[in-house]
Amino acid sequence: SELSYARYGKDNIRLYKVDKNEKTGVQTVVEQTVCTLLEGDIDVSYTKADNSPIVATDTQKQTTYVLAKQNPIDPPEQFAAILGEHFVKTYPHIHAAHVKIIQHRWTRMNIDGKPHPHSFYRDSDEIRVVEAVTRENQGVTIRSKIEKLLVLKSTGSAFHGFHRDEFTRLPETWDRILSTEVEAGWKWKTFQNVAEVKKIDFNAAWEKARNITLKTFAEDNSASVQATMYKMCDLILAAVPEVDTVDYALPNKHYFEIDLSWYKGLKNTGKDATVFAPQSDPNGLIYCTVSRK
Ligand SMILES: O=c1[nH]c(=O)c2nn[nH]c2[nH]1
Repeated sequence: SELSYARYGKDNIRLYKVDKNEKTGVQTVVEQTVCTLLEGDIDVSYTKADNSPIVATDTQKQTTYVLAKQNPIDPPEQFAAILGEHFVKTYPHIHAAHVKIIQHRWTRMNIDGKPHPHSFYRDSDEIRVVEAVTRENQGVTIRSKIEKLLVLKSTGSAFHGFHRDEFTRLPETWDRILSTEVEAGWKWKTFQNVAEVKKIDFNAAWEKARNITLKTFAEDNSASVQATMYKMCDLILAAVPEVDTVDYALPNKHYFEIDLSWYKGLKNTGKDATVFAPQSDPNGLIYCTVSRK
């Protein structure tokens, strides 16, 4: 046998950082879950039980905490690039670092109509995700993501004109519920170093991608999940010039009509449908990646 590929590190490094503005008394919090994985001249630790090249996963965890203290951790794209560059530059035998950061939501409370200086709540399971790969002498590639953003519209969605044959039972519809849990990603141009990364407003880009997703979902008179997600990609590419490609993975979370005509002729189908059965499975699953012409 031979070792064909390896990377290793620490997953689920939980990290919280507070910024305290002494002048205003306003405090701001960020919470992340970090994964660092290293590649390099580490084969003998697998094939010869020689641990000498191993930068212990605990060392990677300690490094993450120290660099979080010494550097901003928001935007997560920048912190991921800082971590990656540290590992590749510090250890001559480490040639690549994969850093994944999940940023959790702490939304500032509004109390009596005013933003509270130091209180927050978890307003949904939605997460912001960053996947960065730093490779020695090749810069850093970064993909930013929105995950677990659950949306539903009660109308403004149709699905008709699709292929029909002897296996097709699905009726055409001009008015349906549309619900999905958004997984959106945007891949940045390759950055040569952290200095280049620091020039990008990643938070603005995330805000634009999230707002475009919600606005397009709400306003598009959707002909299908496919058609609506393509419009989202097109608008994000137009809004963020430094992004090379945009991708979506959208489950179609179905809500089925319930025929109640057995009960005294109760009308609850078609235009009379108001009571539906939300389906946990099976679900449609639609992918796309859109790039610049
Ligand atoms: O938007 C949709 N796209 C599809 O491909 C599909 N298939 N069944 N229902 C569907 N809805």
